[in-house]
Amino acid sequence: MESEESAMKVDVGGIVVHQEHLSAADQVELVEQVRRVVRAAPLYRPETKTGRKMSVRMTSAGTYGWISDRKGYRYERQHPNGEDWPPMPPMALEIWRAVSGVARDPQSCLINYYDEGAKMGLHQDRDEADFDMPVVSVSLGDEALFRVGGPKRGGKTQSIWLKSGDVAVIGGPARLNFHGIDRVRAGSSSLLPNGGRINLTMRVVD
Ligand SMILES: O=C(O)CCC(=O)C(=O)O
Ligand SMILES: [Fe+2]
Repeated sequence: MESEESAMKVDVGGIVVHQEHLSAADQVELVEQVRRVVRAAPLYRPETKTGRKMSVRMTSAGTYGWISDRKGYRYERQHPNGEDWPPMPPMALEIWRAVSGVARDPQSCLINYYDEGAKMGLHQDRDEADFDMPVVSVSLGDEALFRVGGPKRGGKTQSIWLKSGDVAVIGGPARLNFHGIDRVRAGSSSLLPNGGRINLTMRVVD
C-alpha cells in the first residue's frame, strides 16, 4: 500500500477528508480484507434502544466491537453470536497510522454496510473513553452524502459526497461534531459487485 499523503485534504466542519487516500488497487485489497471479517463475523442489523432496526448492517473487528441493542450503545468483546471479533484488517491499521496523528493503535474497527436506501442519522461518536483519540473513517463503494454539524444538535451543517477511497478524520475540536449519512448514490461505484457502500471506522475505545 502506498504510504504517501493523499493528494487532497478538504475540511468539512472541522472533519478532515483525505480524498482519494486509497488507490484503486488498495480499495480492492481492503474489500477483500473486509470480506474475511464478514465471513467470520456476519453482518447484522442492530436494534436501537427503542426497538427500531437500523437501516445499516454492521459487524466489527479488533478487540472491541460497537453494539446497539435494547440496552443501548456500548463496546463489547464479542459479536452478538458470542464469538470474539476477528482481527483488525491490516490495511485498516495502516490507514490509521498514516492519518490519525496519534501514537496509539485502534482497538476497534466497525464495519457498516449501506445498501440502497440505508442511512445514518446525525449523531456524535461518544462511547469511547478518550476524546483526544480521533475516529478514522474509510469509504468504499458507492458515494455517500455525509453531513457534518457542530458539537451541539440543531446547528448549521455542511455536506460532502464521500467517494470510494476517501478517508475522513474526526478529531481535534471536531471530535464530538454531529455527523451522519443522508443517502447513498446507488450505482456510483463499480468496486462492490452487488453495489452499496462499506464504511470502516477505527477507534481507540478505552
Ligand atoms: O458511514 C459513515 O461514513 C459514518 C459512520 C459513522 O458515523 C459511525 O459509524 O459512527
Ligand atoms: Fe459516527
